[in-house]
Amino acid sequence: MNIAHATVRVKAPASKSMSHRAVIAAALAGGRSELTGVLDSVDLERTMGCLRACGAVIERRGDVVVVDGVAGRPMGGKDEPADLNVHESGTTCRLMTGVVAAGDGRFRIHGAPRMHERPIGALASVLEDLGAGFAWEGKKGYPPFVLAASGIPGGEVLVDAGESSQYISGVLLACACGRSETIVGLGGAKVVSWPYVALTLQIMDDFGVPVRVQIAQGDGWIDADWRDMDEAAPGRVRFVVSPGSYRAQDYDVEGDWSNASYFLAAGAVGPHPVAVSGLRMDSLQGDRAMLDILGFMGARITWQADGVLVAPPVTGCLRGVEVDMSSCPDIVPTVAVVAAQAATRTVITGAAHLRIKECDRLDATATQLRKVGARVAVTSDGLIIDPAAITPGPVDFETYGDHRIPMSLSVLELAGVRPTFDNPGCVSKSFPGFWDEWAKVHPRR
Ligand SMILES: O=C(O)C1=C[C@@H](OP(=O)(O)O)[C@@H](O)[C@H](O)C1
Ligand SMILES: C=C(OP(=O)(O)O)C(=O)O
Repeated sequence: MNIAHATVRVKAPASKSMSHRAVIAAALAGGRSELTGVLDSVDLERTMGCLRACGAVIERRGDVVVVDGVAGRPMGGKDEPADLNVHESGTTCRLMTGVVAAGDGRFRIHGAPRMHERPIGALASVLEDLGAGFAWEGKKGYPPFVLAASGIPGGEVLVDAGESSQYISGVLLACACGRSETIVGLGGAKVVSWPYVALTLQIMDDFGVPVRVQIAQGDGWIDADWRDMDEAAPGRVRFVVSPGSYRAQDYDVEGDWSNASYFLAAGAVGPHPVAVSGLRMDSLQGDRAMLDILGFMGARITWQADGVLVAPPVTGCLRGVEVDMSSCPDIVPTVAVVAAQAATRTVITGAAHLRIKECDRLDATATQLRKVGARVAVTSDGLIIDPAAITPGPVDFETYGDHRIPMSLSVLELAGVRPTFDNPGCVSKSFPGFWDEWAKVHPRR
């Protein structure tokens, strides 16, 4: 095969996580920031809408998002709370809950029905320790709720991030606007999705409010470089957040490794190699792990001047992999779909937190994959996928309204499956242009 001729070329969309963080940091700054490369998707619209409800002025002018910030003081309502509709975006919900706790007044946070089933109690209890008041409208510990804030005094708190790293991110973003130093320790039994905390630390550093990260040594703590940390254990890591001012500036958002995963996967299963541009090789995004996982499975990976090229194994045969995906939950469905086409068993662990995403992604992925003959077992914290022949031909898939389900299942088209989805538009949560881009990999006939 002549790789140069057969290669499909696509560009990764902007990073959802970094886009959320960049608009939040710019909105917390005093003065004007001009942001380029910000993802244009439903979730980002929600974050911008919530920030506007707190007093920031945000305008999209072509490719630039112009933000005039609130100088560290999100403004709530006095009688009527400011209305923050987070829709289906967990990142918006958890990060904005932290952010408004640094503000003044009352804020009502609510979303789509599924968002009201995604917990936030562990974050709320930390913010209560920092002076915020929560009035739960439905189930305690879940949106919708009204938060009453009068700024963050500083102090010492413990965050349990066993179900979501977004709790840590929300607290860190807020504490930089506090009146004095806050020491944020890690409680609970484990920390999931750690690399997303690194993305928060990166944005805070980039916007002039660096956080000191310390690790336990003997009876004390020593400074550590969070860029070198792959994970964090409760009791062993803490954050020292000094009061500061987010700096208004121009900023360019990097590409998205999570949404690149479908194209990287397509390159691995073949027949065409796929080149994805617009990604940072040195990115701190945990979903960069997709490359390592595909590499273990036998795919050929080459960095080129303008991106990364993934080609199927020389043998044409992918092997299964045993992988703890606690740090990269969003690519579990993608890995599962590739694994269903591998010649040996795949065991995915560390992914219990997939049950509280836009849907229960462990059950959803297994149920949909079984429709094409895949052998998938759901475990307490992951999936086991055994080799089986994929049945080609037409299949009706359910999306559960969850963008990652149809995007990952599309990779089955390369095995001859002809899918239809009940709600293909749900990709607009993070990747409105997905179907056009996907047509370059697998043109609709
Ligand atoms: O902070 C973020 O940008 C995100 C953190 C992750 O969530 P959890 O920390 O809840 O696993 C991830 O799944 C989500 O898509 C984005
Ligand atoms: C889980 C996701 O996002 P969020 O938590 O922001 O809803 C996701 O994009 O896969």
